[in-house]
Amino acid sequence: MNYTNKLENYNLGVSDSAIAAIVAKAKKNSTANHNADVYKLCYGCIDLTSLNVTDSESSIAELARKAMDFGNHFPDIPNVASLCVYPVFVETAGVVLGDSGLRITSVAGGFPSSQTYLEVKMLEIAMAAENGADEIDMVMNVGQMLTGDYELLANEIELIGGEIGGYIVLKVIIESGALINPSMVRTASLLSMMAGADFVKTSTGKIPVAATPEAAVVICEAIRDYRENTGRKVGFKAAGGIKTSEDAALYYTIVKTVLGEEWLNPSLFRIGTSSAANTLLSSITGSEVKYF
Ligand SMILES: O=C[C@H](O)COP(=O)(O)O
Repeated sequence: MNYTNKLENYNLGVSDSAIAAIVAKAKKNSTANHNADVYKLCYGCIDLTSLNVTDSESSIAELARKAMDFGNHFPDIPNVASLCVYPVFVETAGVVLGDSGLRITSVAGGFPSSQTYLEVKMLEIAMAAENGADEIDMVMNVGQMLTGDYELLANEIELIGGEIGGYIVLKVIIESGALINPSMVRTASLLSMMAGADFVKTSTGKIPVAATPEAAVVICEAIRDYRENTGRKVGFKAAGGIKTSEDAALYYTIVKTVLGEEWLNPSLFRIGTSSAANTLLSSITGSEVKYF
């Protein structure tokens, strides 16, 4: 497929001042969303993330047990959308979660750099899927994005999507903090969607610049325009450095502003975070919660 030609269906320019205006408006409007209803919705959209060098079978099993038992402690709050773990822990999480309905996300394909052989990426992703991952978070080849090798990077996403497609959700991480300008963030988002991404995800959380409101606006606008052109709805995942309930409410507000209410559910909106779950629970309940 010729991705460079397909990009010609889109204006790739991004106005910095227009983005800044939308971010400023969202920041202003998000204060009205600092309430328990919004925080509950955000909580239900969380990919509860543990991607640490210290993770072990016992620590991931314990995290999964707590997520499983969540409803007994917080019956009025929707559970998180998924647990997000390294591929080697997918089976461990699956043994605990069973058929509870809690989904398993696996970062895979040479996460977080994506700098390995295509064969290794394919094998790792296939193994994660075989071991029970419901969703795969893969990093696009950022080096190829920066050098303009769009066909190579999009073909890789297409190939991986083809391997797992149909029943596994594919999230493509564009690592927006490594892209040099908003136009590149838009182009990377469009290429990911054209190549088959079910979600565009901002960041790995493993480089200094993670999710930003500006990148979120650019990605959401690309998702909106792609939907207008193709009719296909692609989800948005903000991830990396999201720590507070106010951060979550701001991403909620950006999605609502740019994409509308219909995106505000776990099938189209996710918050990837290793630290905001307790904070959101504290904001919802009104007292300090240290559940995870
Ligand atoms: O994919 C999710 C991110 O790795 C989470 O980043 P975080 O640890 O900064 O919350």
